[in-house]
Amino acid sequence: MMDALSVSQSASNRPDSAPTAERARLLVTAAALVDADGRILVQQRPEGKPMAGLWEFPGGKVEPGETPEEALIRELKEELGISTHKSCLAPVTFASEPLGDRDLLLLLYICRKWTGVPRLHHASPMQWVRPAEMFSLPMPPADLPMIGILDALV
Ligand SMILES: Nc1nc2c([nH]c(=O)n2[C@@H]2O[C@H](COP(=O)(O)OP(=O)(O)OP(=O)(O)O)[C@@H](O)[C@H]2O)c(=O)[nH]1
Repeated sequence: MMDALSVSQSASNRPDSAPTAERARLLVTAAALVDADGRILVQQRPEGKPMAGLWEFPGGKVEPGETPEEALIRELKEELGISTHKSCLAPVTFASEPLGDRDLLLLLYICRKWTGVPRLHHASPMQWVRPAEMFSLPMPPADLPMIGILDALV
């Protein structure tokens, strides 16, 4: 019987199989910050950036040499001025989605404990919303399957 591995090996060994172009991977970490009321912070992507106007979770790219948690702690500090710790970041889910000419891998953590009051350093709007309210917010395609998971969890 053929398992998944032998199927992919036999496909790539086919003499007529065309070489596939390498696509760069974009590793991004984001946080669902949950307040005492069960609401989650979302921020609007600023004008001039791809997907401007869509609402997303705070976070950003993992830089070389960083763990996803280190990157997320850094981004939360830089973007919102709040501090948290690895032990306060629980992995929730991930999304794998083409993004332009790259493949986005988005890791979502839930965080209920931080110090400081989240304030966006750039002028874009942010809001605290219940997970069910996110279903009617315009969000990036990668985020959409995450809403139901948060709705069941928070
Ligand atoms: N932070 C965050 N990024 C997301 C989410 N969903 C999603 O598709 N992304 C994508 O993941 C990438 C995050 O990288 P980033 O925040 O460092 O990059 P950026 O495009 O905002 O700006 P930059 O390249 O100028 O830093 C963006 O392409 C963004 O569109 C999300 O919920 N949160």
